Amino acid sequence: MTGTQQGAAVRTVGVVHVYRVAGTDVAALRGVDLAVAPGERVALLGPSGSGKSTLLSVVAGLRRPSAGSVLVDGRDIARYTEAQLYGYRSESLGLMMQGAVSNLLPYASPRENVAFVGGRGRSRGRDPVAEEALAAAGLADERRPVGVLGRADQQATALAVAMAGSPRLLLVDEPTSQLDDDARESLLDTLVQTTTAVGTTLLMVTHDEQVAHRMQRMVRMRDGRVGAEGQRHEQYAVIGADGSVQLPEELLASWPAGSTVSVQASSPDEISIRRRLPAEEAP
Ligand SMILES: Nc1ncnc2c1ncn2[C@@H]1O[C@H](COP(=O)(O)OP(=O)(O)OP(=O)(O)O)[C@@H](O)[C@H]1O
Repeated sequence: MTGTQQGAAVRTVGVVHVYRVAGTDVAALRGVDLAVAPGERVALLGPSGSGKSTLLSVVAGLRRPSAGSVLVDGRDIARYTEAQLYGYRSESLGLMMQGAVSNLLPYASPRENVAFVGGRGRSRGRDPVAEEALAAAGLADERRPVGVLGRADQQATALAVAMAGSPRLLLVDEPTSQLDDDARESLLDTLVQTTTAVGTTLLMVTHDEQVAHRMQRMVRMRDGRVGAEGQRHEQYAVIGADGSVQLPEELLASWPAGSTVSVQASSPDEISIRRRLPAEEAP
């Protein structure tokens, strides 16, 4: 495999998504601003319900955002027609969403799955990237149908299918859930190796900090927004388009919503935030 192509550049600007369920609105995304460079590997972390999967499906063109732009290589896929979205998904995108295994053909071998399901419509014959992913997982000569294989082999097959045709952007949702430690590391090795070789941009949703550490950057979502980002132990809060900054998670209980604070700028690069205690409030 060689890194012959460039990954996609992804940029979301003020992305809002509202689900309407039985007359009730649920705002899953409340203004997501995120930029991912070509070939970058980014983990999306955050508590359950923070909007990670919704963001991934919006970038995949599977859901249209209620507002905002989703720029892939500078083109706003939120404004695409259905035909353009189909072209985007089949030409540029690799998807390994939750339940990806259920999209495999259970009666076909891993390689047959790559041939039938993968390929982005343009690969003919054996796909070198998918072959490499199968080989890395020890599945190159596996003749048994996917349906009888273990979870780790099924996930590895789903990854090979997603990488077939060398996608410029790979979107992955919780790829290592239900895997033991060895299987998890092996899948991540394959994921990093194949995306690096191809130059694919990778956006991965995970709950698992250990898994996130295998990416180059970690982006933390909270309450439908990007709250913080960084690498490993270095985390930076991200200022929203409206100037808001999310508190560190551990302060949330002692600084509840509605608390009032004094914000003092001690220099252009430094501010201090002090909570106003109940005793200081006017009677
Ligand atoms: N299909 C849907 N219909 C209605 N509401 C939804 C739907 N999918 C998600 N939601 C709601 O949108 C919000 C964000 O959900 P989402 O699944 O994107 O979060 P998440 O961070 O991926 O959570 P998890 O880690 O549990 O998968 C939640 O309040 C969720 O209940």
